[in-house]
Amino acid sequence: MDMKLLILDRDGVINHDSDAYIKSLEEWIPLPGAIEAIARLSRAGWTVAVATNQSGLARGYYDLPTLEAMHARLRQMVAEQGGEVGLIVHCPHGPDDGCDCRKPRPGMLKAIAAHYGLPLAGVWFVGDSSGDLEAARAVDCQPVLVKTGKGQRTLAKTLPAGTLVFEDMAAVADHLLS
Ligand SMILES: O=P(O)(O)OC[C@@H](O)[C@H]1O[C@@H](OP(=O)(O)O)[C@@H](O)[C@@H](O)[C@@H]1O
Ligand SMILES: [Mg+2]
Ligand SMILES: [Zn+2]
Repeated sequence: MDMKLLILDRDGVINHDSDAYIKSLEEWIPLPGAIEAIARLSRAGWTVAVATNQSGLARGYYDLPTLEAMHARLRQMVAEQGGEVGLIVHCPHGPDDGCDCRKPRPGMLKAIAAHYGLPLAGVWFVGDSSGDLEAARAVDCQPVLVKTGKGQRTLAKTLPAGTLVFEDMAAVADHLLS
């Protein structure tokens, strides 16, 4: 049976986002229901991976140890609910660095699929920004928009064809587990 892979954006999907970036562990605050949703999916056999832009590193707003502390906290909170988080991939670059990993480029999605040896076609990628949805489209993933974080702003724009829209991560989990 094919492994069930779900890929999530981080800021605005798992935790609150800020236009001032999430610059410290104290600023990294899970969104209501998000940790529970990830744990529920994981316990049901889903592999939950994360693909996140972190240009704040290139901008000097925070350093790698701080970023890793946020991801350790995420793993700890999901583990406390009996679940686990899979591979977390981040793009450390700035918008002008021309990398392949910064969304809307799909490099992180490709890296996650390669890590698990799985095809990307149809894999759900849940995000709150247009770049997330465009990255999904670029590699034939299923673009999924949640209304948390920047999701409401994104909803006001034209969405890629076939984008699915949910209130939040809890609603995504409810759908996938129904
Ligand atoms: O949503 P993910 O990919 O997990 O992370 C988004 C963050 O890296 C930051 O991305 C920035 O965009 P620029 O990188 O400055 O274009 C801004 O949108 C910030 O508000 C946001 O916190
Ligand atoms: Mg986001
Ligand atoms: Zn990059």
